[in-house]
Amino acid sequence: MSAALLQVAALNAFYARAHILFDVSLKVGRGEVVALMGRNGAGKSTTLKAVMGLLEGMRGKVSFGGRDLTRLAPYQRARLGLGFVPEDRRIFTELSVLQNLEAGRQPPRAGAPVWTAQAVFDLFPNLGAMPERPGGRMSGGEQQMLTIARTLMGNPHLLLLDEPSEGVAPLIVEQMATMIIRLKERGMSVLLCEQNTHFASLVSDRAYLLDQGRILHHGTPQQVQAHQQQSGL
Ligand SMILES: Nc1ncnc2c1ncn2[C@@H]1O[C@H](COP(=O)(O)OP(=O)(O)OP(=O)(O)O)[C@@H](O)[C@H]1O
Repeated sequence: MSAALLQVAALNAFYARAHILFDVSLKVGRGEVVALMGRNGAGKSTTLKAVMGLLEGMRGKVSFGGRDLTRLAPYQRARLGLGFVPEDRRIFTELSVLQNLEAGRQPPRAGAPVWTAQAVFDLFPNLGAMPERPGGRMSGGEQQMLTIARTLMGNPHLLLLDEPSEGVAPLIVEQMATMIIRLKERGMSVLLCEQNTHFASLVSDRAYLLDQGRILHHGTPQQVQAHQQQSGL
């Protein structure tokens, strides 16, 4: 594997007094696409939130590009080049597609792909066909694409993608898969949560299987899927 861009070691996370993640350790190499797999409630979204620093009272260590993030606030992690796309689509419904993209623009980062509106339109032709459309008048799948596109405009080193295939039409799921493969071709590193095992095996290099807040297995997406089926998860 290439040098680790993100390294998570013995992460424990809590919601109030509920202990949710237990000693989660994982890595994402530069240019790698890594999937977090596991059923509903396994702790996939919580892992991404913990990496972003969005939870109180975590234990463990998160390093990014060799830098310890443990004490940094979410906005500081974002400035270092972590781009988080949460499960709920957070677009500005009153603003057009282009204005939404402009709202996400940040200066280029050394070593990370540089994104312009045109480059994201090449990646998401649907968005390119409706630059003036207000966000509130787009389909759920288009809004999902716009959320990802806006995060790319921040020129992140690593994209944290929560369930890109969830709740969108099959055609859009296919486009999402193509988009992730093209992101990888551009050198992006991606950590995504995915319950859709077919989707995960299409797009990712490696996968981790989470269950009840613990990593049960890791390997190629196919190995993880086989383990998942054998253990009935
Ligand atoms: N805000 C919250 N407060 C309390 N418990 C929560 C909260 N969010 C999630 N949980 C609990 O934490 C556990 C892990 O949830 P998480 O959302 O990380 O799972 P997931 O694998 O991403 O599944 P899903 O696809 O359903 O989001 C679940 O038991 C869930 O009920």
